[in-house]
Amino acid sequence: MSGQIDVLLYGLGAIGSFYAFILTRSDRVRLTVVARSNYEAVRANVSTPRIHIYRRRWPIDGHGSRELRSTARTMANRHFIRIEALVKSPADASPMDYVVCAHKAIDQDQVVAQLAPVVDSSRTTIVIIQNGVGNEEPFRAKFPRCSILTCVTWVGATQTSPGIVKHTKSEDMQIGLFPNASLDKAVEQQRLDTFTVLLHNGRTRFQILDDMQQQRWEKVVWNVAWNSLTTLTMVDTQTWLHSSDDATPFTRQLMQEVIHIARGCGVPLGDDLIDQLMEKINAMPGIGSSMQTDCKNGRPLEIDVILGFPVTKSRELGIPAPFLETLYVILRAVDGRLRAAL
Ligand SMILES: NC(=O)C1=CN([C@@H]2O[C@H](COP(=O)(O)OP(=O)(O)OC[C@H]3O[C@@H](n4cnc5c(N)ncnc54)[C@H](OP(=O)(O)O)[C@@H]3O)[C@@H](O)[C@H]2O)C=CC1
Ligand SMILES: CC(C)(CO)C(=O)C(=O)O
Repeated sequence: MSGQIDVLLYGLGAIGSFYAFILTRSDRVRLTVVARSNYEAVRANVSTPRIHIYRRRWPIDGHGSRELRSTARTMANRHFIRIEALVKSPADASPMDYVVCAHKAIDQDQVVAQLAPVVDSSRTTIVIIQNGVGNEEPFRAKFPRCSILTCVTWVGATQTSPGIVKHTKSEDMQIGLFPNASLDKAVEQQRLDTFTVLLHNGRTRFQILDDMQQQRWEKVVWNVAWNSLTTLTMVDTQTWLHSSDDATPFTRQLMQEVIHIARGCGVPLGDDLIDQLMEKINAMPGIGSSMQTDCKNGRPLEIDVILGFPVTKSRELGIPAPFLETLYVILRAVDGRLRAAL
């Protein structure tokens, strides 16, 4: 693939906009975006549809914790994303080389079906940038002849108003294949290589991994804890951890349950991950989470891929997970309330 690369960005929220910005730093990328609630705001940005992105620089290790320092600094980091075509639905676009999915992993089966018009099995690679585990399965079921690149991102970002995205904390991504046994390995590798060249040209921090399931489960241990607890308490991570002497042991036990389930699924997470994740969170100021943001904004929660898939596996495998089950059941009620109010 030496010429133009057609990329569709599906899910033009905080993370989608961030990676749209990274990808369009390569001249070869011809970017089509599907916008829903922010369609008018993106279109209204003068003659060229564009999104503003306020980007935080993370020069050290990608896991820093400083907030934006000043308005002046923020303005200096203001960028626009070059968009070739803005559409309301995949039905308004043609097949792409890459379909980058950064939408919320909610009702994933129905969403995946909507992508059919932009997928040509002989050419299209799907790139999933979402939290959770089991996210790839509906894509593989619907598009069995496509390559899938699966990604974990540690970028913290929020769409503060339609078409305005703030990159608030950290910058790092792990990416790798979700291997497709029915495809030639060399073809899959070349699709991965082409995409990672775009990330490299976009000057973002990332690592290519052979076993992304290890990484996805590690991140889900983090998200099960912090996304659930910050959503149910509506406090930040440090406020939670200092709320009582029981908060830290509770969180560690919760993480331990998810680690046991991962191991049951053949993903060899070590118990030392708990110390690593506790160290990482304690090196940061108190943070919220994308799930807390969704809850505050009255949007459905990503409970299926963050808690539901691990709970299903724990039941199938007979691995006890009482803390996880409790949070899952309560969050389903919260999610039900949010959905009922839509
Ligand atoms: N924000 C963060 O800091 C981080 C987020 N993540 C993960 O990245 C992914 C994207 O999150 P984020 O960018 O924060 O989310 P946002 O809420 O900012 O954006 C989500 C985007 O997806 C669209 N969308 C939501 N539901 C659907 C659906 N059912 N079908 C099609 N499009 C949909 C939204 O459109 P509309 O506005 O019209 O609803 C919006 O454009 C999630 O999996 C999240 O967990 C991972 C790390 C950090
Ligand atoms: C930004 C980060 C890493 C914070 O936990 C996240 O994954 C989320 O909010 O979902």
